[in-house]
Amino acid sequence: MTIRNLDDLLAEGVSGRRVLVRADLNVPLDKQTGDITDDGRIRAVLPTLSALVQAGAKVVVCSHLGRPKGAPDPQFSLRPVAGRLGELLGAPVHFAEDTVGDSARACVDGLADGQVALLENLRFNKGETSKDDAERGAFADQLAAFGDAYVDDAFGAVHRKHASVFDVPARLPHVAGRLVLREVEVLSRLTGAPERPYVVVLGGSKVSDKLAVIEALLPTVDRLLIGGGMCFTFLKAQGHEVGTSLLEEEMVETCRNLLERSEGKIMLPVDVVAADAFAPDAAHDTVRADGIPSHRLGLDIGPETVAGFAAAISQAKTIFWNGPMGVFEMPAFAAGTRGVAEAITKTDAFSVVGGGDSAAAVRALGLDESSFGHISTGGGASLEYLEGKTLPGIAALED
Ligand SMILES: Nc1ncnc2c1ncn2[C@@H]1O[C@H](COP(=O)(O)OP(=O)(O)O)[C@@H](O)[C@H]1O
Ligand SMILES: O=C(OP(=O)(O)O)[C@H](O)COP(=O)(O)O
Repeated sequence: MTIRNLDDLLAEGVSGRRVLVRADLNVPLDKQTGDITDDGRIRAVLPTLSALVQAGAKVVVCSHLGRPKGAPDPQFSLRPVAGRLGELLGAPVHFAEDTVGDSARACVDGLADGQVALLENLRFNKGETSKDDAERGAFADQLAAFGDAYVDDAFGAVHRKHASVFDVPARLPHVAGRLVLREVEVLSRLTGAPERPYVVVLGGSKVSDKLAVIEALLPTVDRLLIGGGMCFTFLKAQGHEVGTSLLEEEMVETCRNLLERSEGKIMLPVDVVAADAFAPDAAHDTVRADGIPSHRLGLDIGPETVAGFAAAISQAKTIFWNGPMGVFEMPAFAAGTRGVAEAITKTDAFSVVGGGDSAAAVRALGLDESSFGHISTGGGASLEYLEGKTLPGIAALED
């Protein structure tokens, strides 16, 4: 099995050809203003886009943003992203107000060599995420009509069996973009023979997404540190009350099972910052992890936990971190994420940070990105890669 990459496509010559690029421009937006709060994912795709522009391709970029339900929804429009992408590329980006309709066709047809268009959110169309092969295929036909070749540079979405990721490459000559190639190269260092101790730190809010990963990683890792929104389902499994914290009740049994089989590798918080409400100015205190008051919710790991996690991290030779330790977007609940991130930067271990929000946290907290070995643009994608799963978007690129 081989995967061709962007250099192979460039060597064939792309001048005047329409190149459809699947990017992951799913950037965080400010809930009030709609402004882009972190443009890391836009920057990450620039090497691929710039190379195509310089080679004179007509570049048609497509992406999802958030999780709209298969119909247009203005709060998930990619329009602001087109503006930012244009600034970063130093040339205007033509924005199509639909994904495959009249506006999109006119936009693509109007491109001169070396120009870039961005289509509206792929997920405004049911066919993008449909489980029905025919429905996805019909949408993929429409998308594929906009390209003479296809580049997948959406590492953050390669674990999704979606039309733009899985079905379009079956319809066009296809290659991996620079970002996808680099991500896979780096992550393969963790699946081979990682230098030990190998410490994995997990947090964030997508609890059920990450439980399968824990299961898969347990035999491989030396230590698994769990914080963020997901720790409460584990604390509950240990028999503790968690107040109104994020909880996936139906996963408690699975967590109990994992804890029983973990041979002591799993470290959970011993203290948490518990607040009255999910709000930046909510009253809050540090409480024992087994003593969260019933009316409060845990929004960060506590200082004793940070110290324990930092001690485990300091021993590591290889580190993978996915998911913030708390609601780092609110300064009152950012200390846990900062503490863990700083502990990682102080080691000489090979460290990989995975996940849109984790990468955003590193930047938002003003940490030096170069102190990490690699900052991945994909959270779920990097986790599924480490799990050893077949990733639909990668499989679709193989010849
Ligand atoms: N204790 C918590 N309660 C609720 N949400 C949390 C908690 N800790 C972290 N989060 C939230 O988790 C989100 C990131 O989760 P996730 O998407 O799983 O991470 P990533 O994108 O890095 O994979 C952040 O927006 C953060 O505010
Ligand atoms: O943000 C993303 O994933 P991540 O939060 O796991 O890094 C990707 O854009 C995929 O989005 P999705 O999880 O809605 O398919």
